[in-house]
This record gives sequence, structure tokens and C-alpha cells, in this order.
Amino acid sequence: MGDYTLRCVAGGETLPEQYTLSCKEHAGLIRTEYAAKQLTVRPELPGIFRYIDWLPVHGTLPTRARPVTFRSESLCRELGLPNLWVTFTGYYPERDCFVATGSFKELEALPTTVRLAENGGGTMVVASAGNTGRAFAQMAVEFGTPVIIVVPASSAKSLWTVTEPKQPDAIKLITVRGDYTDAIAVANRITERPGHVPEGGAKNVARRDGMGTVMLDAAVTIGRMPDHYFQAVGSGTGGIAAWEAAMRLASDGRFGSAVPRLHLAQNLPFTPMVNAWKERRALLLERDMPDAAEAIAQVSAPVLTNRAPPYSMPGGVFEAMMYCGGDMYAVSNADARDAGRLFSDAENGIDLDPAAAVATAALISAVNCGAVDHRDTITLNITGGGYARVREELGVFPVPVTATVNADEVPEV
Ligand SMILES: Cc1ncc(COP(=O)(O)O)c(C=O)c1O
Repeated sequence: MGDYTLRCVAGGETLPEQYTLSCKEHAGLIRTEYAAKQLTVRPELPGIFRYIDWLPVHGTLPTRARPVTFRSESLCRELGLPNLWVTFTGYYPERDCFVATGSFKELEALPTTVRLAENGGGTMVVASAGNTGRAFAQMAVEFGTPVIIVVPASSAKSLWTVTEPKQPDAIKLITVRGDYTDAIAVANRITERPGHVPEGGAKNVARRDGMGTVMLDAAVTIGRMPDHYFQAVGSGTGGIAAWEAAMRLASDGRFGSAVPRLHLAQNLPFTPMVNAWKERRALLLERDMPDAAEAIAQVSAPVLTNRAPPYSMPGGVFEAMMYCGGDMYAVSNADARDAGRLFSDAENGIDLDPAAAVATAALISAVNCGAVDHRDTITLNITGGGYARVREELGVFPVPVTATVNADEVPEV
């Protein structure tokens, strides 16, 4: 279970596993290759670990968090899509979804926490726009794993846990006067200190394969890979993860051989990957994200505002899009809000993360412009939702701020 090797995408060589994030010889991503060529689902294991065959871990953690795929009859009817499936990662007890921090970032945090513990341990340093940090904060309070979380000051309110901290020192929360990309820069400087390990973002195979369980859950539940996959992206890591999981499913042989087309959405007016995708592989600062600070301040889904996504690099978003086909969508706040309302009306009043509302709006736009046929099998990745229910039913404990710094500072932690 979980036996794997690491391989450099660009150079093809195998790499030792020491919580390895990159190849010293080549730029780009590294990837896992699993001993199990066919997926055995293990429902006896907790939560996401039912997919341990294709996660880079040997052990598990006690959790109920996992993606859950279901058919929303009401949404199918509303959109005229009889073969629409929702893969939901959030808190929605009526649908058996128990992700307490409400987003698919818990799918990254769980295997990453195990992978680090199995490969040397250390204090994890995580840069986040909010949701990733909250997921790792929850890991820290549940399992005592030390973490330093670095977020833009405007995201501090997103940092809470549903378990009262017993070891308050396990979490250090640094807020940065700047945006998400500034938070990444501060986090990188903290990891230069001994004993501090960068979580790795898109480079972390545990993060990607954890996110890839969305595609696994969809294929296993539907009985085949979908024709289309919809997700809102900031870094695009979820899109890369969907592609990688689809390639594994194609080799498995039981879920079809055609990988799903990727439909990835960003939130207007900050849409760098949408802009680049129309023209080229390179992501250009001046062309694709002019007036970035102003644009970032206007989006309704701040988690989608990464200024340095792994778009052009070997194994990155551009290659995923070229391999799978599909399209990118620029979604306005108003369209996202309407789509979020539509979902909420269809599904017991469940509130969506603004990012998941962006993905839903992209699906509606694809239907309207004929990019999907109404009979196609579609997976809509609802990457977060049910926050109101979490607050009502579980209660939340805000994570206190340890220090606030400027983007060019290194905090004392
Ligand atoms: C709820 C939610 N949806 C979507 C995304 C985008 O994920 P990515 O671009 O890393 O795949 C994020 C990122 O933080 C998120 O929190």
C-alpha cells in the first residue's frame, strides 16, 4: 500500500524520497509512480486514505475527510445536464461530507502531514491564501504537528480550527502586509532556517496526489472517467493533479482510456493563466497580470490569486491543458455569486466557497457556449463549502496571530 518511487518529469531519472520536492538537475515537477498499477479502494481506511494505493504515504491518520461524489438531481435538472456529478470536499453531513475546515485543502494537508512524518519530520512552513493554512492548522491541533503558517494580513480571518488547541505553541501564524505571493516569499525565507521544511506547494507530490483523489473518487463512483472536469484555479495545482490521476486511471484500464477535458476557471479581473492560455506557454507579468495588486483586491475568491502559478514549467498547468484539451474561463464576481446561489438552492442551502462558485459559473458558461454537450459526463469539483454549517454545528476557534511583517522581512519565530 502506498509503495512508490519519485521521478523527475523533465529528466526521467528516479529520485530518493527525503520529502523531496524537486530534481537538482532539471526544472519542473517531480511525480510519483505507484507500485499498484490498478487502484484498490480501501473503505476500511479512514477518509481520504481509502485511496492509499495512490498516495505517497504508508500510514494513515484518523479522519473522516475525503471527497464525495454525488448526483445533484436538482442541479442536473436546472442545468439540463443529466450526467453531471458533483465531487464535493467540504462540510455537508446529508451527503456524508465531513471536511471540518470546509475545503479540499484538507486533502492536501492529510497526506502531506503523514509524508513529512515518514521522511524526517520537522516544522512545516506553509504559505497560504487562507484555506491551506486553515487545513494545516487543523492538522496541528488534532495531531500535534508543528506548523508555521504565513498568510496575507487580509486572510487572517480565514484561520480557525474546529478543535480547541491543546498545544497552542504547535501553530505559529504570521501575517504579511501584502498578497498571497508576498506570503510565499516570506515563507521561503523562513524555511532557510534549520529544522524548517517547506510544504512545497505544487512541487509536493503529497499535495497533488491528495488533490488527485477528487478525480479518483469521481471515476470510482461514476464507474468511468468523466468527459469533462471543472475546477477554479489559482495555482492550477488541482488541474495538474486531476491530469496525473486521470493518466493513472487510464493505465489502470477499468475507467476508460480518454482523460477528461480540463475546464479551469479564474476570477475576474485577476486571470493570468486564462490570458496566457489564449496565446502561449510563457506567463508574462506585464501582459497577463497588469495592475495585479488592484485586480487582486477586486476578486470575490482571493484563494485564486497566485501571481506565480506553476503554469509554464515541465509537468505544469500548460502541459496538463495541452494533454487533456479543454479550456480556461474568466468568471465575474456577479456570475460566481449567481452560480453559488443556484447551487445553494439546489443543495439544502449549502454555502459555497467563492472559488467553488467560480467553478460552477464556468460550468454554466461552458453549457451556454456549447463547450460541453448536454449528454456528456461531467465532474464539477466543488472545492469548498458548508462553512455556515461548520460554524453552527462544530464551532470555530480563531488562530491567534503570532507576528505581522512586511513582505521583505523575516519574522522571529
Ligand atoms: C476552495 C479553493 N478552490 C480552489 C482553489 C484553487 O486551487 P489550485 O489552483 O491550487 O488548484 C483553492 C486554493 O486555495 C481553494 O482554496
